[in-house]
Amino acid sequence: MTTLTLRRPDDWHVHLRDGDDLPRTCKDMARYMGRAIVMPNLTPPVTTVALAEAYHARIQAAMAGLPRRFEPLMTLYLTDGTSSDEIRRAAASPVVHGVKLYPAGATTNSEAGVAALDALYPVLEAMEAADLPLLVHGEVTDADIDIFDRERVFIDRHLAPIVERFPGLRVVLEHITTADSVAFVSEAREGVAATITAHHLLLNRNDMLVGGIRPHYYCLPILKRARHQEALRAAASSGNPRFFLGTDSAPHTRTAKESPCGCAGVYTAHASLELYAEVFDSLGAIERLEGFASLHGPAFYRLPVNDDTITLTRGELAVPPSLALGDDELIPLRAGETLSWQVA
Ligand SMILES: NC(=O)N[C@@H](CC(=O)O)C(=O)O
Ligand SMILES: [Zn+2]
Ligand SMILES: [Zn+2]
Repeated sequence: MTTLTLRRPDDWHVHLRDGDDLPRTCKDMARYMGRAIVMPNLTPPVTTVALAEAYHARIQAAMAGLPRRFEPLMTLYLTDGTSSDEIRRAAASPVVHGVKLYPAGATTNSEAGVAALDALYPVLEAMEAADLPLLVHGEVTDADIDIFDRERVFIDRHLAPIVERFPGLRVVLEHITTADSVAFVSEAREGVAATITAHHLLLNRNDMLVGGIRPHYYCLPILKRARHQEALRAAASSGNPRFFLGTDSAPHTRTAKESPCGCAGVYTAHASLELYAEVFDSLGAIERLEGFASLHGPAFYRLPVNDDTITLTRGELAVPPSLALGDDELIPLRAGETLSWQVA
């Protein structure tokens, strides 16, 4: 197959950042994404509907000069201080589509995240009642839990109890990285889904660590062993509607990544669909890409599918060695290399 036409896709997990970064991130999204679930881990975090609406307006302003727009779907950042009233306001807001749980200290800009999850059960109850999805960075932060086990332990200690206790709460386990998460989501009750990134499908921890350390592959949850990568590839290409596209494209400056204490995040928005196409093609499942990229997400979020299409063609797409980010630069995934699919 040399061309593939599919419904316009959406990105169900992305970091657009703010300020001077928005022109870069919005331009890359607007190339072909219809909508994007926009993560709230700014500094300070997007903890209220008022902050989400203001952020939404800044994104709209950054898109003003672009040839086409995409629709930002906003999220609230859950803290120990989030109130049930704020949840009800969020559910009533046309711009807010979910609430994001970051365990405090789990990832980039998660310091204001949740320290005591049990104490937030009334807030989760309000989300269940208002039918507002919970989006989860699923890793424990306990010092005695190995970083490669943090996702699996989070499921056992926190996610499984929440899913059971709030049977009507829709939950997305974001950017899954393990066979354990694939199994949990596949077998869970209705209303439980997961996003999968392109980089977790393309890479495993050997790619990051063998023959030298590659800071641009460092992200959270961290890349796992090949067995887990295989489970993710199987899930994404299975046609199971519980799994859908979420790039977790997360820009950081080159300086912040290439550092003695480099920060977590991989940038893929410059070529996300082309990267996913490579994976699906290599699995002989390119015809399943449309479900994963364009149909399963809207079904979960109860939104219509996009009403137009895009066409992917086989052909060489050169990725620049670096991209401008504000007055700095970032190194995108596959920088300086050639991809084998492009959007026409
Ligand atoms: N995934 C990452 O490694 N980083 C994300 C945060 C996140 O999604 O956990 C970021 O904001 O940089
Ligand atoms: Zn995360
Ligand atoms: Zn993320």
